[in-house]
Amino acid sequence: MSLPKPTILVTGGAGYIGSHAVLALVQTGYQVVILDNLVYGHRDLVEKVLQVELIEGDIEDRLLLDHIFKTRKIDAVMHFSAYTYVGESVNNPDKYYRNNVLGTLTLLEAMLAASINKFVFSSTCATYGVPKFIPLTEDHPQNPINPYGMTKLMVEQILADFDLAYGLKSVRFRYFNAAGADPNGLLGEDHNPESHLIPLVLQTALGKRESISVFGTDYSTPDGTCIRDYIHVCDLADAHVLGLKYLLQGGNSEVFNLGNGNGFSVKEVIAAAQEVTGINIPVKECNRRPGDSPILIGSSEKAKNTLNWQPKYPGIKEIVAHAWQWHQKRHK
Ligand SMILES: NC(=O)c1ccc[n+]([C@@H]2O[C@H](COP(=O)([O-])OP(=O)(O)OC[C@H]3O[C@@H](n4cnc5c(N)ncnc54)[C@H](O)[C@@H]3O)[C@@H](O)[C@H]2O)c1
Ligand SMILES: O=c1ccn([C@@H]2O[C@H](COP(=O)(O)OP(=O)(O)O[C@H]3O[C@H](CO)[C@H](O)[C@H](O)[C@H]3O)[C@@H](O)[C@H]2O)c(=O)[nH]1
Repeated sequence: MSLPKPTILVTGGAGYIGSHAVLALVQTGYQVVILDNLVYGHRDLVEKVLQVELIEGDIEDRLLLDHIFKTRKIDAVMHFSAYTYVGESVNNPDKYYRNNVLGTLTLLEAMLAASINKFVFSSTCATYGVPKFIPLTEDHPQNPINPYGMTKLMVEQILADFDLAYGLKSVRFRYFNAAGADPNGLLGEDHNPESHLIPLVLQTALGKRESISVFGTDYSTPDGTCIRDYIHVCDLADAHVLGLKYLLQGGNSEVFNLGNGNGFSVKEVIAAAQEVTGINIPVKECNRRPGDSPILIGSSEKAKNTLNWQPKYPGIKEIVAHAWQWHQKRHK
């Protein structure tokens, strides 16, 4: 007789990275329940593609959380829900501390009350701030330069303290820049408003925008534009499945970077998109955007060694090509 499959509550599972993780979980044989307030998530993708239970609700709703944990046997929680706009977090930090920190605390308290002690958390390389050395390793000092990054650092600290005090085991993933889309074209990035470089470049290629703005050309980088480490969203999803397995097998709390270890400047990303699409993409050079670090590149050796994680799509052109396939379909 086979054992019942573990059931995972995925908060933010109707969003970009969460939906790809849900697909990977389902394909690996887990049962999934999504909790998403649909402020930014997409009901159609959950219903048509993922076909798992969607509870429309908020992580700040303690009564709802208690009800979910009472009426279902949840084995672990994967927590993607958060507000994620760096620029907005500078202008409206209250919104970010409330949702990302208070919301997460409410979720963790409800988990503890229900004796659920396995948690996979979406943290970010934005917790490092301006790098003192490259590539960033997990022991690099964390000095976020925007409230968004600070909310994620605060949750990381809460998780460390909750492990010591209550035995809550967590895997904290510090992602670099998530990009790309499901290679089969089922899912992809559809933020509204969109603020991320690759989808904006592709929307420009599709003629939905007049030009792509380059935020800052005077950084101390070879071409003056910011450098980022782009990681395919399906490689992130695979890492989440491995991190979950690690916790379910009794692993201790750990923190892992998830990136490719390669940096691409804004101008290089635009050039890659021109090559992939075959379209000349108009560029507008603009001032720096507040809260941006000049360069973020991560070492993910720890995740590779501990979780046996191996990115399948490390090339920037492949990442952009998968995103392009999705954008052509979604925005035609
Ligand atoms: N996109 C990136 O490059 C990146 C990089 C590092 C870390 N992250 C983190 O990964 C996670 C997912 O990011 P994403 O790009 O998929 O964002 P997203 O906005 O597409 O997904 C977040 C989802 O959470 C939901 N949500 C927000 N607040 C909620 C609440 N209070 N209750 C219930 N649901 C709520 C939204 O409706 C949305 O579906 C976030 O925690 C983000 O901080 C993203
Ligand atoms: O229209 C645009 C959009 C972005 N950029 C630049 O492109 C780079 C990448 O910007 P994104 O907005 O795509 O990504 P971020 O690096 O700002 O943010 C991403 O990574 C962060 C960690 O650095 C956070 O985790 C955040 O959630 C996630 O969206 C930055 O230098 C940005 O200034 C432009 O030049 N023009």
